[in-house]
Amino acid sequence: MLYSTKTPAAKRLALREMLTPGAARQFPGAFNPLSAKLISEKQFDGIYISGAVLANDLGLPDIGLTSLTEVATRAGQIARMSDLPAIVDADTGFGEPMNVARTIQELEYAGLAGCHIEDQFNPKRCGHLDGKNVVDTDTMLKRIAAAADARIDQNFLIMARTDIRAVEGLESAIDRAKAMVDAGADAIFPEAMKNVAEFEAVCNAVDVPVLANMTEFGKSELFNRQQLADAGVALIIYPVTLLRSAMGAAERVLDAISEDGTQQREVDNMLTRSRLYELVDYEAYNRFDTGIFNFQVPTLDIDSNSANL
Ligand SMILES: C[C@](O)(C(=O)O)[C@H](CC(=O)O)C(=O)O
Ligand SMILES: [Mg+2]
Repeated sequence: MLYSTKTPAAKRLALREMLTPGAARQFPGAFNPLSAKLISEKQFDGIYISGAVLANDLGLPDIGLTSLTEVATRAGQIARMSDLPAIVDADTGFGEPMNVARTIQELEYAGLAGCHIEDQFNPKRCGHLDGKNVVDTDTMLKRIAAAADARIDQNFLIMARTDIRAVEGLESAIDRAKAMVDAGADAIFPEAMKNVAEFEAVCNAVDVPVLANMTEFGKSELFNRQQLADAGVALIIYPVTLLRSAMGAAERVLDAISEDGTQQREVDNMLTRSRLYELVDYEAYNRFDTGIFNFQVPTLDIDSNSANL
């Protein structure tokens, strides 16, 4: 009932322990708290909270328009729904190093297990689009050092993302990854790798966990878990997959209603009422109420003029 009973500290520890090289832990992206429940029920390793999804959910493009407050609030609502550790996309950290420091503490207090901070310029772009740009190494290292210094719980995972691969090539990505680890990054997110060999090269170059972003319609092919495990990847995200699937289904049912005058042809694809109730644990709330309101209604003894209470 209600939320996770596991503390953020326990989730952070669990995250640290699961991220070994080649473990290829799978973190699907939750687009709302309910989908985080579904991910937990399906026994995935953790929850990813995508910046693109949070922006798109507000009807906005993923170009750094969302605020720290919006991201921390929504990510907290998603994270508390699950016993699994949740990692959130903190974009460029929402400003200068001092803002990055505040970002880390806000996300810790929101119950997240970790976040990633990237080296893009503002306004940022999706990592799989052309025309993005990155800040110089020194600026990025200041972001990471500020993040690492600001953290209260040493197990809160600070992952550094570099988008430099698409701008300057793999060698620069590896150099930057190493420098970011030296500056205090606990894990590396090399964005827009072209093939498995590139993931493997990054994994071999650093001795911290490496993430693979398996976003659809992007620059990386959709490698499977085994391929990424063999390359040494510790963590795989599927950031926008559930939002894309849910919105695809929504579009199909809207077309059915307008074309057929009824949603009938799509009903079999829907989550049933009972399955939805099961997901929100309706039964547990009923049991709770029954436990509280289990008294008998008192009878009134009108003749003696005294209530039999
Ligand atoms: C991982 C990512 O940063 C996100 O916000 O989910 C995006 C995903 C996407 O746009 O497909 C990214 O820049 O790769
Ligand atoms: Mg993002």
